[in-house]
Amino acid sequence: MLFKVEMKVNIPHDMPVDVAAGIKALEKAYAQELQRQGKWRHLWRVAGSYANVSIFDVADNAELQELISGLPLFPYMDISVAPLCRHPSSIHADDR
Ligand SMILES: O=C(O)CC1=CCC(=O)O1
Repeated sequence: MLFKVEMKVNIPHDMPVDVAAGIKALEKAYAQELQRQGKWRHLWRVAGSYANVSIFDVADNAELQELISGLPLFPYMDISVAPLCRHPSSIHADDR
């Protein structure tokens, strides 16, 4: 199942820089591993903001919840999720 996930990062201003850097490094490793597994299909920065738009390819809602709640930045993000399905005009056979 494909999901569009929007994440807006809100790191508290009083978080020490080294603590924030550590969480961001963990987030990067976590995100890159999920990309290698094919579960995090797209990761795009929203220009001009500390936010991203992502496409996840997971088995079901429960797996999406598990992966998203495991994000090291999860406590510091506003997240919105939308389920996707194939558009009838899409020419891409891998769109599901
Ligand atoms: O910087 C972000 O948009 C938050 C984030 C998600 C995956 C990652 O590496 O950073």
